[in-house]
Amino acid sequence: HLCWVCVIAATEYHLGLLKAKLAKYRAQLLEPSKSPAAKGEGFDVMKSGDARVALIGFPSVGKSTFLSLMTSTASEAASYEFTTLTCIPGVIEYKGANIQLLDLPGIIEGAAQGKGRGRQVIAVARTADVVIMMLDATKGEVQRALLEKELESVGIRLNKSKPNIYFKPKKGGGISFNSTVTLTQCSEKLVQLILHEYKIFNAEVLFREDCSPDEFIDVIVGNRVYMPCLYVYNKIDQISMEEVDRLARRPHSVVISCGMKLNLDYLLEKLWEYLALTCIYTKKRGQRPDFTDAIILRKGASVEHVCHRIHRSLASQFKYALVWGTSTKYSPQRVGLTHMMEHEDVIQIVKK
Ligand SMILES: Nc1nc2c(ncn2[C@@H]2O[C@H](COP(=O)(O)OP(=O)(O)OP(=O)(O)O)[C@@H](O)[C@H]2O)c(=O)[nH]1
Ligand SMILES: [K+]
Ligand SMILES: [Mg+2]
Repeated sequence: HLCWVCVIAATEYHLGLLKAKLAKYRAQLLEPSKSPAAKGEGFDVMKSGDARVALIGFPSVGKSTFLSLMTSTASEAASYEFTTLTCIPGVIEYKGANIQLLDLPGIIEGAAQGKGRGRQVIAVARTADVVIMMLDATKGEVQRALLEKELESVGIRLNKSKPNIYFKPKKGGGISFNSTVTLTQCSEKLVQLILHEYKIFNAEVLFREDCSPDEFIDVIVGNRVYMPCLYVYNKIDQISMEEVDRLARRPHSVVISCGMKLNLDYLLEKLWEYLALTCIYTKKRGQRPDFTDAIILRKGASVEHVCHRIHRSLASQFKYALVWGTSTKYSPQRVGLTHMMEHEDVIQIVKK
């Protein structure tokens, strides 16, 4: 007779394998197409400023209207779909930072497979620090789910952190599997089957988190991007108060009206929070720190990054730095070029 544990386990393995196959198929979508027309995918807009934000959304949700409102760049807006056909960069100046905002063509279902300018738009999205997914508040929830699916299918993970799994392919020795937590979604057998599907027969695997098979596959495949995303519901001037209330309470969501300039300040605050930039203050010997002019860096910046920002040749003349703040155990602490800076640290650089 059939044992239920076996039936469930069999289903689990079957699904896990199926997913591994699917992920492999989807990985091919990410490979650059060989046709010359697809060359230069991603609209070739130079990265500039301290951070990059991409506006992703269906046609006519108000992306261009938003760019024109928030930056000094004008992007044509109109009531017909696909008004914007290319990537239009603008700059938001906020708290001393220059944030590059990219207006993009609208995308629709099938974008990842190349519908419209979908592939190019998604290629730009991958290079952003934060995605603003702009939604038409009058259109219901379908658009959000469809776009999430499109981005998901090309390896973009929204508001998720990298699965805490140590994975290292080896030359020999088979598969060594360990976990530091109780696993409810994966087992050693399933992990092995998935690895075999990828023709990996020797590897070290350590789960430090109760991850799903999909998350494990993400780790094996490797080219995923984990990106913060703000869902921005525009045109709230067209919906009921109850509806506004409901949308505003959704996770990672902000409601606005470009038409009536409503809640844009709050959106900027949220965007700043999602960008999570690191502000560093400099200090000269014997003087107080200059809190009026921060150096703005991405997360994970080192003392060397700070040096480069101050002067191109500073790193080569660098002797040591004194740092006050949360990145050090003592304040001040003497550190080298590789020391990792944290938000609101103060630094004094001593030259040779
Ligand atoms: N009622 C209302 N209409 C808005 C609002 N924001 C934008 N619109 C209108 O929505 C239409 C589309 O705006 P666009 O800025 O062109 O939209 P888009 O997302 O850039 O569109 P595509 O470039 O075609 O993808 C225009 O007619 C805008 O005037 C808003 O807050 N409320
Ligand atoms: K439009
Ligand atoms: Mg537009």
